[in-house]
Order: sequence, then structure tokens, then C-alpha cells
Amino acid sequence: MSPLRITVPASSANIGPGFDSVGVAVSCFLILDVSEQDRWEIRHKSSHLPTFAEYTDHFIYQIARRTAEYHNKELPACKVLVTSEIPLARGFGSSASAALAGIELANQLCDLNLSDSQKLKYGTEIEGHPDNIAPALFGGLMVTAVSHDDQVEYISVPGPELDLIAYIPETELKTEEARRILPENYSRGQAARASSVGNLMIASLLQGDYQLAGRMIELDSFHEPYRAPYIPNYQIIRREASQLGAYGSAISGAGPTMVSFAPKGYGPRIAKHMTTLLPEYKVMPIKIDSKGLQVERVNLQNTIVAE
Ligand SMILES: Nc1ncnc2c1ncn2[C@@H]1O[C@H](COP(=O)(O)OP(=O)(O)O)[C@@H](O)[C@H]1O
Ligand SMILES: N[C@@H](CCOP(=O)(O)O)C(=O)O
Repeated sequence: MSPLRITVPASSANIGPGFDSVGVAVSCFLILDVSEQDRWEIRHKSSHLPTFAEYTDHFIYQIARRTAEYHNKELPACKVLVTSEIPLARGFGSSASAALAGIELANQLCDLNLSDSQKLKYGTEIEGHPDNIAPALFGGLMVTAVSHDDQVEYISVPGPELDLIAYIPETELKTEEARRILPENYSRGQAARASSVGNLMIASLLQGDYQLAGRMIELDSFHEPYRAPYIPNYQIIRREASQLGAYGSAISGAGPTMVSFAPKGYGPRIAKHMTTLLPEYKVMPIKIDSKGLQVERVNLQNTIVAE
């Protein structure tokens, strides 16, 4: 096998009322550089990645092995260099991107010829969130639904023409913890109201009515009101970003990062102001990634030779 590079973008899930269903890929990447050798070796090139004792303990290896075993195959030994720009446990789908990278690693090493639907299904079964897995796989803004037989249905929302600004605090919030805060059940009235807001958000995004989409983003009642008390500066970020011209701001995934959705060209100006307001945050204008999961053949100098 010639050396290859697997690139997976991060994702910002929910976008307010699209709870567990909607997500957008963002230009912040997890990269695996893979080459065959006679024993397994996994190395981290980014210092924030979790430590591990043996390669068999590594999350990405475990997902790859599970995927290979599901197809009655054994992973051949290889060297994997892991580089990541995705902050962990901040609401940028780092675990979904890592799960997808593991699935693709098995796909490539064992010639599984997995379809996109299979990758989406496996990723969702393993990680639990199609609203992260679908954008990381396909790029762009994705809407998903899980059917009764656990198939993941999906559709891509073209565009959207928006600048995104991320506010990443220093503190982590594990997705599992942020889900425990949420109610187990919603009344019929609550569910109808919350899904009507979600429906109108998607319809307005499809029409390019970003003002209306922004108002719907900030009207979520599925998860944001319950999580807001655990998200530092939640109200301040919404208010200040709106005053600077953003259409709306939402908790990214389960938080604690927040993301503003703004008119094209507004990103750098909003980011500059918010950096002053939130000096302890990493404030970044980010782009929507439109490519999703990529596999490239590389030569020994890590130059891409073919897709
Ligand atoms: N590249 C990676 N390699 C190994 N483990 C990872 C990687 N990315 C994420 N993880 C695991 O996923 C956890 C974060 O997942 P989660 O709480 O769902 O937050 P999020 O997915 O929002 O970043 C990390 O603490 C780590 O255990
Ligand atoms: N819909 C999930 C999304 C979790 O995203 P993450 O990036 O925080 O892992 C939720 O809201 O719990």
C-alpha cells in the first residue's frame, strides 16, 4: 500500500433547534498520515491529544479494529501519525471526527469498499451523533434523521453563504455530561413548538433568508435553555455578536464553545471585537468546510500524488 493521508473536518452540531439532527463541517482538521510497516505504531504530532499507553488503547485504532472485525478482516500493521487542529471536548465533534478517521483507516487498510451510507451508519452507531458524523463525512451543512431500522437518512443544504465565528473557552465539557442535563421527555406542546422552530430554520436557510434563520437559531427550546447555565458568557456572546451584525449565535454541539453565524465578510471584524471582550477565549473566524472526509495518496515527502 502506498502511504496515504486521511483528513476529516471538525463539525458544529445542532445549530440551535436542529438538535441531534443538523450540523455543519468547519475548517479545522484531524489528519492521519498512514504508511505500512511491520509493526503497529501510533504517534501524536499535536500535544493536546489524549495520552495512551499502547497502540491497542488508542480510540482511533479501536474503531478501526472494530470496523475490520465486523467485516471479518484483520488490520495489517502500519504507522499512523495523528495531527489535530480540533480542540477536545469543546463541542467541535472531535470524537466523531476521530471515529470517522478510524472507520476510514480500516476501509483503506482492509479494502472494505465501504459506501458513504455504511460509513455514516457505523459512525453513528459508534459515536451516537449523526449531526456530527454526516457533516464530517460529506462537508457542508447536513440535515439527518435516523429511521426505525437505524438507517441514517440525510440531505445537504447547499451553501450557506455565511461567516462563522467560534468562541472556544479553556474549559472542557464532555458531551456525555452535557446530555445528562437535558430532560428525558418533552410534552407534546414543547416538542411541537421546538420542532416548528427547527423546521423554519431549515426552510429559511434553504431560501437564503439568514435573518429569519438567525432568529430561529436563537429560539431553540430542545437543548439550549437547559445547557445555557453551563456555558460561560452565553448571554453576553449572543447579545454582543447580534449588536455586531451576526444573524444569530448557538452552542456548538454540546458546548462549551459558541458559534455565531454572520453575513459574509463580517467574520474578521466580529472576531476582533470579541477577542477583546473575551481575552481568556480562543476566538476564531472559521470557514464552512465543503469537502468532508478526504483520502489522498502521498509520496515519501508527504506530497499529494492522487486522490
Ligand atoms: N484524535 C483523537 N484521538 C483520540 N481520542 C480522541 C480524539 N478526538 C477525540 N477523542 C476522544 O473524544 C473525547 C471528546 O469527545 P466528546 O466529549 O464527545 O467531545 P467533542 O466530540 O465535542 O470534542 C476526548 O476526550 C477523547 O477521549
Ligand atoms: N447533538 C449532540 C451533539 C454533540 O456534539 P459534540 O461536538 O459536543 O460532541 C448534542 O447536542 O449532545
